[in-house]
Amino acid sequence: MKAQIIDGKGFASGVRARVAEHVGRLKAAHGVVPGLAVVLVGEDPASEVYVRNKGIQTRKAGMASFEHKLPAETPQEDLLALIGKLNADPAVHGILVQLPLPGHMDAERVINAIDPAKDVDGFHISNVGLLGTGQKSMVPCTPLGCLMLLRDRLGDLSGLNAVVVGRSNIVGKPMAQLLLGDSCTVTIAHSRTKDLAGLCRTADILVAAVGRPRMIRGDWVKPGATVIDVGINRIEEAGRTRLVGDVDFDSALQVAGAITPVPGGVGPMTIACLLANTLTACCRAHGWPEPEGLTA
Ligand SMILES: NC(=O)C1=CN([C@@H]2O[C@H](COP(=O)(O)OP(=O)(O)OC[C@H]3O[C@@H](n4cnc5c(N)ncnc54)[C@H](OP(=O)(O)O)[C@@H]3O)[C@@H](O)[C@H]2O)C=CC1
Ligand SMILES: Nc1nc(=O)c2c([nH]1)NC[C@@H]1CN(c3ccc(C(=O)N[C@@H](CCC(=O)O)C(=O)O)cc3)C=[N+]21
Repeated sequence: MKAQIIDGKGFASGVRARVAEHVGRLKAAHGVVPGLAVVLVGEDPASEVYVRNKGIQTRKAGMASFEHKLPAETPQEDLLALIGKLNADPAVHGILVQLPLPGHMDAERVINAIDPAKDVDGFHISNVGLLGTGQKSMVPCTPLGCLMLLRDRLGDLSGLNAVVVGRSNIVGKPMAQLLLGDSCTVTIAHSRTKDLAGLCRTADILVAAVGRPRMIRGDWVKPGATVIDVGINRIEEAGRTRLVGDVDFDSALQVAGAITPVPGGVGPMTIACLLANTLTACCRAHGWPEPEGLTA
């Protein structure tokens, strides 16, 4: 039987609608508008598209969007000064510095300069530590979006075998922490893992965050498994550019129980969760109740 295709795009639009509704209530009750600042350094065309989409969706949700574009050669001190200003600005509840940063910058130093309470990416060392110890934190958007899709499909995740392929700080590691928090038995795989195919076949939940087009094939997938494809790879095929995931969708579709497509899967959830995190940050800043179902 063919797998169910998980409609990340549709689910994300539901999340955005819930965010917009909550934002409307904050405005009516308190006159406060949640604000998200996005900082882009340099002129990577793909990043510019993402940043523009983030701005559009932020405004559509009724929130304020502040976009800061800096030239690639901006000194790190200037970026740190901007972050300092955004940290101190009460109209800004969330700050996102688009990654990757130009080579002359120290990304860790820059990210750790963001006020952890405004770190809507969840990349600040304080948020990483809070997540790792099961305390309330800002949760990275992409893993949070994956968790929402998994809970929606599977309900209780406890006891399930989860394999996360990829160990980056922005996807793989926080994804593994969230799955552990939901009581999965978690294995993190990476480029040195032995018999990756065999390991993947043990997974009830298989999350692919590798950055290699179609690497994970149908015969690596346990029949009935839920497959979450985080990969966003631009490839040339039949003379045009297209977007494919880290999973070979066509063959995995024949084996899995459910699978996210690329595009239209995890990507839209990432932006929806960014809006949700901005709303959560705004509520926490004011000591108001947090939106339900929009946090980990
Ligand atoms: N949908 C979304 O919103 C987002 C999508 N992405 C996409 O997700 C993918 C992963 O991103 P990111 O985590 O930043 O990537 P990184 O390049 O930071 O990490 C990739 C990970 O994959 C592992 N890996 C690489 N090759 C292999 C292999 N042959 N076998 C097993 N493991 C391998 C690496 O292992 P090792 O550590 O050993 O080198 C590394 O841990 C990319 O396609 C990216 O575009 C990223 C962010 C958001
Ligand atoms: N500080 C920081 N935080 C990030 O969250 C961050 C980042 N830097 N740098 C780059 C990656 C990548 N990323 C994506 C977001 C949305 C889609 C998305 O919406 N994708 C659509 C397709 C978009 C298209 O067609 O190009 C989809 O999958 O359907 C993809 C990728 C966030 N990232």
